[in-house]
Amino acid sequence: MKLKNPPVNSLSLEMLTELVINLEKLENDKAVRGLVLTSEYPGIFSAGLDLMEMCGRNPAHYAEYWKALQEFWLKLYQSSLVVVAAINGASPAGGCLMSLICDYRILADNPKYTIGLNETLLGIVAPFWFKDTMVNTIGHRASERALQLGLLFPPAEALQVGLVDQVVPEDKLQSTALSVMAQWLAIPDHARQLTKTMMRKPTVDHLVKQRDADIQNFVSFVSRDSIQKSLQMYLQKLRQKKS
Ligand SMILES: CCCCCCCCCC/C=C/CC(=O)SCCNC(=O)CCNC(=O)[C@H](O)C(C)(C)COP(=O)(O)OP(=O)(O)OC[C@H]1O[C@@H](n2cnc3c(N)ncnc32)[C@H](O)[C@@H]1OP(=O)(O)O
Repeated sequence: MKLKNPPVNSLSLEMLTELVINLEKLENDKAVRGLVLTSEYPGIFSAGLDLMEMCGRNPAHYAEYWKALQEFWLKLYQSSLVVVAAINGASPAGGCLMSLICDYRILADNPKYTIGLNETLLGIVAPFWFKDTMVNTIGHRASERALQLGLLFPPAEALQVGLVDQVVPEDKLQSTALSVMAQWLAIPDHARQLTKTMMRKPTVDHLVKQRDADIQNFVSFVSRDSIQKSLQMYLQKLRQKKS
């Protein structure tokens, strides 16, 4: 599956909705057992959540957006398919989250392709289920440091901390993803799927129990004037970068 939402594959409401629909289609297709997730645009895997969905909108929109993000996370994290992320570009914040909920992560070796949950750099806080997903991958201490500092890891460091499973030359990314997929598909589906469910259930239950409260938290947090100002300033900085 190639992510295709120009210019930076931000996770807009429309993109999240389409991702969920496409995942459902693939899961309902008995001929499909695995999925390689990559970007149509080498250089950018995903810029994460769409900042435009979080700026200058009304509370109902924020709630709808956050619910769609939760839905996407729940769908992909619990997917019965083997999901391999072939990360062919920068992967900050929600882009990193999307990779973390796959089963295996391969990052192309390019110093510009950084990955991490950098929310604190924007003056926002990674929600508990982002944090849980990261802790499940790299452990508590490394997550605490990465989250507080909003670290974006270049490939060698991402590998060292365990944020990705493999770093390969850019031209070997797709072939590596396919051979990893073959290895995972050699395992009987039912045993692998039940193991995945068992490993991920506590984290899923944590979000499911708190879903409505989490939406309310997001809406009241993002509606604050101070947060709106920070997000606007951040967007402006991104735009000015060019000039
Ligand atoms: C206790 C309280 C708990 C409350 C819980 C609630 C807390 C809320 C948590 C919310 C969680 C958020 C997670 C996120 O994902 S936030 C998004 C974070 N993303 C980023 O910081 C990435 C920003 N982008 C970049 O760094 C770069 O764009 C890039 C991805 C490295 C690509 O760089 P490149 O130079 O190629 O491209 P440009 O920077 O020039 O960008 C091109 C245009 O795209 C626009 N853009 C970029 N990123 C986004 C985005 N995330 N959303 C929307 N638009 C984006 C950029 O402005 C340019 O637009 P322009 O062409 O109009 O100038």
